[in-house]
Amino acid sequence: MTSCEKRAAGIRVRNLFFDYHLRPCLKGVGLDLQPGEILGVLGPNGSGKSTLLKTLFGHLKAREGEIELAGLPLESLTPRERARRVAFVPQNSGLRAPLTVFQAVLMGRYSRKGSRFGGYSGNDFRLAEQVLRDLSLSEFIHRPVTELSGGEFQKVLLARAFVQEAPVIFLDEATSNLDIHHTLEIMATVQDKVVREGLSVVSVMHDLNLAASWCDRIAIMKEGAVFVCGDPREVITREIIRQVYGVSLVVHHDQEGIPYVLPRVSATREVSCA
Ligand SMILES: Nc1ncnc2c1ncn2[C@@H]1O[C@H](COP(=O)(O)OP(=O)(O)OP(=O)(O)O)[C@@H](O)[C@H]1O
Repeated sequence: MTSCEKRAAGIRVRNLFFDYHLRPCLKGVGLDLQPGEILGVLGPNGSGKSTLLKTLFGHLKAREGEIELAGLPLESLTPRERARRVAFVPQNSGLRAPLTVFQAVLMGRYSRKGSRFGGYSGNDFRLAEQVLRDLSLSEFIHRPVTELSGGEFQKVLLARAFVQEAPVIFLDEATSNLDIHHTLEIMATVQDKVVREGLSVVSVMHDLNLAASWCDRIAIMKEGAVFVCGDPREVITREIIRQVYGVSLVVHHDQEGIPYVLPRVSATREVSCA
């Protein structure tokens, strides 16, 4: 059992296995997540991070294992019940229909509508406007989503997740298309919501430094399993990075003890020569 499996939580995952066409991809993953916590999921390309999120969300069906969202088994929830509990910001969304930004964001309120066939309420409209303001997207409100840059579109997907008002949010590389200003803006907005509203966030990401400064805990995956999970100070170490990524990096610490790495191109050669 890793330190990500110790607590009862908003999400509880045990012994999760998933195969693509009989090829094992997730091999016994276990995780817990508390309300008010940001869990970073890191690991090399192809280690199973996106597959894990898709399985936790129910897009993919696990071969074996248990997934509980807010104390209820995932398989017992209807799509509408699930959407009230968890919002998913995917890496690549198929949402390229000719909708305006406002219409796309409003779609996040679908699971909250009084009736499936009824219209949106005044509260739905107000909330969508508020979230667009919070994410500095008001100027795009009438623009078709098909005419947005990659980064602008990624912020719209995040806005859609926020208006869903789900207590759990999954982010799959949600800031990968954003410049450093917008990346930090998004992270601060998410962190603020986590603290004020007690959300649980699982965020797949690659940047070790951003993860170390933003996440309460980090799970590093390797070959379909959680290799290590814990406080960023315990997890971002030279030895773990070498074992998981096969590069030799020096790990520094800032005044608060938060680790950071300075990538060097020669780092791969140092490991293969070692
Ligand atoms: N639809 C699919 N069919 C078959 N194999 C797949 C499929 N999607 C992913 N895989 C394989 O499963 C493994 C895990 O993929 P996954 O996308 O979960 O990795 P990841 O850790 O998110 O990678 P990255 O960091 O590159 O986004 C990879 O070997 C990948 O090739």
